[in-house]
Amino acid sequence: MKGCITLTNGNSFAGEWLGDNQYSAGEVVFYTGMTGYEQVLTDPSYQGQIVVFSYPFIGNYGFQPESMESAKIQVSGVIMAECFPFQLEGDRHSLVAYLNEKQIPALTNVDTRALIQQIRKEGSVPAVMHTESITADSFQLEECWPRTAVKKAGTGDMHIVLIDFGYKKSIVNSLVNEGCSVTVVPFDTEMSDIEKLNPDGFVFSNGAGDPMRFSSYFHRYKNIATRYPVLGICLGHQILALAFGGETMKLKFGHRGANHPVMNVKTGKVSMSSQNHSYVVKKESLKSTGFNIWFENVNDKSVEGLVHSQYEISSVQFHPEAAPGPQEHAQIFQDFIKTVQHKEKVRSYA
Ligand SMILES: NC(=O)CC[C@H](N)C(=O)O
Repeated sequence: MKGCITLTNGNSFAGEWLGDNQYSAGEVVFYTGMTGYEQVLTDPSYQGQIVVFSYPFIGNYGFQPESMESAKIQVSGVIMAECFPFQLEGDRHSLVAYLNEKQIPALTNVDTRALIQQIRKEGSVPAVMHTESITADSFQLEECWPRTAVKKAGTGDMHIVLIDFGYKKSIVNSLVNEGCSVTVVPFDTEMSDIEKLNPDGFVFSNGAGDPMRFSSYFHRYKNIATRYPVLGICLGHQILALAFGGETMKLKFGHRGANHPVMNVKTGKVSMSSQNHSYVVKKESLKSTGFNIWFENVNDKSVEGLVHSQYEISSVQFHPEAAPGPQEHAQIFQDFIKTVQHKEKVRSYA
């Protein structure tokens, strides 16, 4: 069956439709990593987005549930240049079969290069995916709110509370691997309930959408961050900056890939990071927040990490848990745990 993706400017890109579900809407974004499609498709930060893979061949190692970053596929749709068409040996699911089972539409044989050039020119815009029989209607993008129940993992002595804005499983795994016990709590958990958990430190998770939509909770998050050691990751990093009076803005087409270079501004050391975000903290808004820049993006000089001058807060715009991508920032978790243990900043990077 033929199908296409139509952007809000009216431009369409045709392809071969995969799946029974014949319509989907979302913000169209592109991912530049060569591998990692299982993690990308299940990362809750991609909720409500249609992901275009720039790597031209997707699905060749199947779809393994143990690689999932959450319990389900989070994207609204998938666009590929070429999709591996066969069933794989053993218990490896085929990507196409898995997407179809979960009712996530996909398009293959799309000129992804032209589509990505269009996104780079016009920015990440809303789009619809539809088959020949269903035309692109006007539509409203749905706002999705993270909704998890309290969850526990690990048995370590150090108790970390993960504030959940749509967390990736690998963040919990990274903390557990560093010897922590982790309690995941919903983003709107009352302070009194959080305190009952007797936390040693907090991690503010990644998540979908504009960080400003959590503004009614900023006072609570600031209260936490002035009293406990905190590590913010991606959306969590943006929220910490906002809670202390900083500002964020949306990039034209965001950073999504596995080889984004970031520089530690103190040491000048450049490292490769895994990224998935549209928003960034505005440098000039940091003046009276008490935050100093820790990392900067090598390509566009945007803010990639912050440390607070007074409180035990550090945060990164990129993903130290990687998944997918380079694992050279595992040290960030180790330093955070040491900070929690010693109740003072430990940062072997700076
Ligand atoms: N991975 C994330 O946490 C993404 C943060 C935010 N939704 C953004 O797009 O910038």
